[in-house]
Amino acid sequence: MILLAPSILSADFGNLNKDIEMINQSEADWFHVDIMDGVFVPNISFGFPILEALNKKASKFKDVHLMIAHADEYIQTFKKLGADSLTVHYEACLHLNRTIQAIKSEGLKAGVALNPHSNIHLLDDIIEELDLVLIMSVNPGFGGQKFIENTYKKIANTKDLIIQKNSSARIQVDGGVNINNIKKLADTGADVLVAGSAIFNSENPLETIKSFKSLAV
Ligand SMILES: O=C(CO)[C@@H](O)[C@H](O)COP(=O)(O)O
Ligand SMILES: [Co+2]
Repeated sequence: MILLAPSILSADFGNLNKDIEMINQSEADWFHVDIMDGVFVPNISFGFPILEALNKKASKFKDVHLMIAHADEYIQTFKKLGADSLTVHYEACLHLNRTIQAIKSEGLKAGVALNPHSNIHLLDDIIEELDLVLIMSVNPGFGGQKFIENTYKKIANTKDLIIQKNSSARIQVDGGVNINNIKKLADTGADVLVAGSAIFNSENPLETIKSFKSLAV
């Protein structure tokens, strides 16, 4: 089954409970939560108070995408605030194996994200440890950007690597996912699709989620 994870980065923060409730009621599978620190990426999104508010209302799996430096320092806090999985960036972690072990030792699912320029074979020696490989299909930092076409090739290469290494990691694609590319992404081998602006900027987010789910099977 292909999972759909709406990114709350594009939600209405003046009316967050309404958007959380919409996702709770929808056919979406996960909440995707983008944490940006203004250091690793040139943008600051939101921090712990928003996560705390989300945790009170959200009834689905919370998939936290960390676009931050020094992720290790915050693992326990993210767990306390209800994160179910933590995904760190390859490019932001000097001691990636240690970081992944620390996430797993808290009982959380662990993922690694790769920027568009980073080759999947950077994960050769860690993919067996991972629950998730997040392929960025835009440069991280902002919602609403254009999908990078090279992503299809990268998904296929990731799939090959997962099979070769006998890894159980899921392949997640994040950035620029929309009604025009969601089927091809699913057909190419993506297991989890993140979508922010395509859902929240649509006229009827509930219906958009429904059609995304029916296209990505
Ligand atoms: O991690 C990120 C951006 O860095 C994403 O999760 C975005 O939030 C996706 O937004 P859209 O490209 O779907 O609008
Ligand atoms: Co993200």
